[in-house]
Amino acid sequence: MSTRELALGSGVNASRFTLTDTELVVERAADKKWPKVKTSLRNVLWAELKGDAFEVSLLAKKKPKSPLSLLHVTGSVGDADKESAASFTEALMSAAYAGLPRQRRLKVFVNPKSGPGKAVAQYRKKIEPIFNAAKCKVDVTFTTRGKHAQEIVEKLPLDGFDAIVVMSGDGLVHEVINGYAAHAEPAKAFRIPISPIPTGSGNGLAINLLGLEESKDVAVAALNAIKGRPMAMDIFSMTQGDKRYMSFMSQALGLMADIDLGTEHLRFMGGTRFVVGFIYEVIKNKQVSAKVSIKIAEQDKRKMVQDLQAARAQARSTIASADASDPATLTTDGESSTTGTGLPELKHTGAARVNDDGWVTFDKPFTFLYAGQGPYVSTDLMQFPVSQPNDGLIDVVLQLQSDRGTMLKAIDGAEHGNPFWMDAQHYYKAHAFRVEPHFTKGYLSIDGESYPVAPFEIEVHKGLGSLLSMYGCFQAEFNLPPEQPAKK
Ligand SMILES: Nc1ncnc2c1ncn2[C@@H]1O[C@H](COP(=O)(O)OP(=O)(O)OP(=O)(O)O)[C@@H](O)[C@H]1O
Repeated sequence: MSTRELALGSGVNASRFTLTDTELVVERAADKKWPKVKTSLRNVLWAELKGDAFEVSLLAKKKPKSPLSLLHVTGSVGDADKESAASFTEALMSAAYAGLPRQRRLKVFVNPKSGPGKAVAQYRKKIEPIFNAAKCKVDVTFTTRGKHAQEIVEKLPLDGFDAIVVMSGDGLVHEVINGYAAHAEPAKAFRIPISPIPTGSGNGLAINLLGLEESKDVAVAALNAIKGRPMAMDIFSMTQGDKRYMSFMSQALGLMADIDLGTEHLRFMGGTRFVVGFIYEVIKNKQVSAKVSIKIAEQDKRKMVQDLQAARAQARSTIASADASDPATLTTDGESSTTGTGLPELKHTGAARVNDDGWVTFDKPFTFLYAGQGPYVSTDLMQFPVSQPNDGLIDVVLQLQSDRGTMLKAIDGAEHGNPFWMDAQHYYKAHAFRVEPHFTKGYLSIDGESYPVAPFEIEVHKGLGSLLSMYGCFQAEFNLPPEQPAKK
């Protein structure tokens, strides 16, 4: 391990900076409350020497469970130390931004009405100072109405921004990707990565990118916008009649859609409304009827877990080598980056194709159909534990009727993905699927937004979209269950 040191001042004004391969340690005699700050190089936002003033801006945690705090540490450099301070500053900046571009140009959307309505205050107090410390070039819009962000994205000058930051819930991300789709150069627009800052009532995307615990700290999400790497994400086309929409997260019909969209009146309960809604719906035990056709790629649950683990190992090694590479070559992109500027054509549309090889049709009532990507759909439900961001497949769950006791048991461990193993939960990796509901009253939820209950088809566009991620894969722990002793 290599170590470099910079010692400034003396007596009560003394400060010492130690740079290792992984950390920066700052010791400050004058700061009685926090005399020794230790933080990973990822958390270093900027370092500079201006005249005789040396300054480092960083994020650090006071205690392991504290949120990240923004610190500006300054020191005065005497003439004799200028050269060593300059070379230390350079080494620190190179290490802090290894393989990453500096000073990203960010288009930021803040939805003042998202979640409990604190997004603007949080932006001003926590996020803006972090972006300023990292010297990002920020263009912020506080949305004033639905579709405001979408309209701006449709006309966005694509060469002007390195990422779009969405400070809201999943609904505003849905707007951004539909804005990309309506852009004059949609494929190029989709290459601009999205980085969410969770302030909504449903923040599945941020949880999946940052991790369940980490996503509770908005500073971590701000850091992701500064230090995350582009990670390709599959995008889903939803065709309904002659209309085409884009979805990045989920499509639900039956119980799960009813919980999501039919519990608005329980909004005062916060996240608990989904659990209350679930129990209520299970007691009703309603079934919905639809013809569902799925173009299946995989249906062996154990194989899905093994494939996930292999993909995560691969992502970790890609990120490790990206740390050592040049920013220009940096990407964990998918295939669609090379497919010109238009949106890909649909391949599977049309009922005539349904009987093609690989399509399987179900025509029995079911409790819910829930399809999507990203393990967590909310803090208490890991619905798609084996989901991968860029496998060109969508995870489709068809929950067949099972007794109320089994359904209620599914609540237990839902945040760890346990329902995945339920026999009544038919889980498929699919290239596409289509649904013809035999009813019109009820809810169809696309990324948590309400759409008319009418026939629709979903097709996957591998790697068409892009997210920023510090890990190169979704953040959720899911493993094979321990071996059960063989039954006699
Ligand atoms: N200023 C505004 N006033 C009202 N609605 C807005 C405003 N800005 C954006 N919106 C809309 O608010 C919705 C917010 O959805 P999002 O999921 O991002 O946040 P949320 O708080 O989780 O939402 P919800 O409570 O509906 O789940 C988006 O559909 C967006 O169109």
